[in-house]
Amino acid sequence: MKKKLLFVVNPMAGKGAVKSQLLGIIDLFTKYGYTVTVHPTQKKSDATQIVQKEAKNYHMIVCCGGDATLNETVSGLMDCEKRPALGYLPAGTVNDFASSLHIPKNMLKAAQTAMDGVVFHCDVGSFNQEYFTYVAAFGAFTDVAYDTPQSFKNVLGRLAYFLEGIKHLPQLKSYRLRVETETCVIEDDFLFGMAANSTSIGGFQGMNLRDVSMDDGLFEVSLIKMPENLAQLQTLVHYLIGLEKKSDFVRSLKASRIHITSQEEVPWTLDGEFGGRFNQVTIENKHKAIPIVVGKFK
Ligand SMILES: Nc1ncnc2c1ncn2[C@@H]1O[C@H](COP(=O)(O)OP(=O)(O)OP(=O)(O)O)[C@@H](O)[C@H]1O
Repeated sequence: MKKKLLFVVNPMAGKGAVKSQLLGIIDLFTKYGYTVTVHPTQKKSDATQIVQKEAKNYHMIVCCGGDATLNETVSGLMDCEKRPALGYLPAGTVNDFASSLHIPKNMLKAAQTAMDGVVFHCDVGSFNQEYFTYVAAFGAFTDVAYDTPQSFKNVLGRLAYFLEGIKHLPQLKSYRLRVETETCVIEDDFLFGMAANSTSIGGFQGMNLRDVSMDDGLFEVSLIKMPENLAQLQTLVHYLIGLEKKSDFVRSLKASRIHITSQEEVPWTLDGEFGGRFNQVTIENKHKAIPIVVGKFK
């Protein structure tokens, strides 16, 4: 019996970049012995629904799109009892997660990796009832990814996120939070916070993400306190862009479970998309939850 592959494609991602590559990609999968079913996603959450329903009938799932399509596909797989291997062809603008997993940016090369790469059992985050693959974040900067115009992102790439963030600095707002992990309880006013499972987030090079492992069952948690004046703000920005190694305003720790409560509702993003406003959030690391085919880096 031939192996069956479900290819979930967001035709709109990255300005429709996949369209000219589609035949070459399907041809490659076929050469590797797969019968390919292509599902072009029709709307938000379509990838989740098709994967929830169909994954059990396939030997492999490959998704193609930006970070949101990967998130939706992974969310669908998380609801399956048996999870087939997942391949990922990045078609978005920043593709933080693909870089972390050594998946090539070129779609045809990424398709080759999906066929002959290695299976890596990657951690996934649960966030209340949702999932994220590489980052859940709140506060300043978190609206940057979805506020930045597509054309601006394409021209400036990762730097766009940072520049857009700077624009928002004068309106910075902090949130009074109680953060509980398995090792500590912290109460303070925070400007920004994130639980990350990736070696690079939206172009920010700081935040202690360089020696991150994506299968250790732990998130890298960074919490940024509110600077009191411009000089302090400048040292913080230097830290965020990698010019300083330490910052008094950043608290970094590792945790597998994080519970955050606040009086007022805090806006969150999950993998760069708006995730809702909450005054209670529970984030848990689902250790080695997804078998994803990656470049040979281990
Ligand atoms: N046919 C479609 N038409 C419009 N939107 C779609 C369609 N299929 C999927 N979507 C939605 O498009 C949104 C963006 O998808 P995705 O992140 O994959 O692409 P992108 O925005 O180009 O990438 P990035 O954000 O990484 O630059 C997601 O919310 C997804 O659910």
